[in-house]
Amino acid sequence: IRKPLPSSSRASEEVAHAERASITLVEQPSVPKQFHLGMFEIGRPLGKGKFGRVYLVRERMSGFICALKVLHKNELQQGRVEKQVRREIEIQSNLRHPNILQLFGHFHDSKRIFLILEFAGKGELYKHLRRENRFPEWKASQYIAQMASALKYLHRKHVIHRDIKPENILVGVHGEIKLSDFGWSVHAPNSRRQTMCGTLDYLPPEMIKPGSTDNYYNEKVDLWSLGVLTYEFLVGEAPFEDTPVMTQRRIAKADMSIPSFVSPEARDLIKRLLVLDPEKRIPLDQIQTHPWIVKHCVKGERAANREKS
Ligand SMILES: CCc1cccc(CC)c1NC(=O)n1cc2c(c1)/C(=N\C(=O)c1ccc(N3CCN(C)CC3)cc1)N=N2
Repeated sequence: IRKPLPSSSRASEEVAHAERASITLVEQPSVPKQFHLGMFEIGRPLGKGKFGRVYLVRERMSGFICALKVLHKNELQQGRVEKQVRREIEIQSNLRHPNILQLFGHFHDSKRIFLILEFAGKGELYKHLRRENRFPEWKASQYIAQMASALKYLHRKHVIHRDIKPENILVGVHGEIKLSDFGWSVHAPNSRRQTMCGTLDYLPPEMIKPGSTDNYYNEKVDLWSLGVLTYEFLVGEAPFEDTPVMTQRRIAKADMSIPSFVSPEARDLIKRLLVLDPEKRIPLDQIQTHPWIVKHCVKGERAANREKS
């Protein structure tokens, strides 16, 4: 690369510059909608997942900084997840929300599929959670408020995320939540066909019931996962964490205990989300006005100062 890509310290002014430039990348009609690899200067690897790697890149014309996710077609075929990737692209490219990682475009060559994604400057939320062990109530509450806002937007479009967990959440350069990885998202209502792999911790009871095909479920599954996420932010581990068999049993009975250090307001919200009957879970509108959310949601510099403290 001619000029080294910015280190994380200079990344912020690069991001600021690029945010101005971002109009040229995706908004102006003059910019070609079709992208190709030569348009990007490839920077450092940002992370890797089961099916792909992601790199910090700069679009040459506009200087726009973004993240390029590279998926290998043969790996997707082996993992039988091509359909999910197509759905991820179709769903995520139509979403615009400050707490949802934006997909600007995609392209492919003979061997690989490339996703041009928004760059989340502070990385993976689960690494922050592991490092801090658990989040203070004000931080957990602000993250859950942002998640509720993202879910409200998704559900209005009848999109269910279905895979909400710390590993699928990134943090933007200003500390805001960026929900990502729509590989499991679908349009509601739905009954799952593809087998699940990975942790059961976040699955709601209606998705782990033995596979009677008519066990349709709807977007309320994301409310259950939001409850698990709230618990994990405050306690540092998932509420039903156990052996796989025990986890399933405990989920099916909503069998969990909330430690005494969790405030009564937070306990109340968790209990209203981790309800077996999907229809009885607290709706998203009421989450945004829940005392635990309202109590901690401060706008402006007070929140920013608190971030620095
Ligand atoms: C291919 C990787 C993958 C597989 C599966 C699911 C997901 C979504 C989470 C992903 N990631 C993905 O799609 N990603 C899309 C992305 C993206 C990942 C990303 N940023 C980072 O990964 C990142 C990591 C560390 C970082 N630093 C860590 C050290 N700090 C001191 C400074 C900041 C800063 C940014 N921006 N858009």
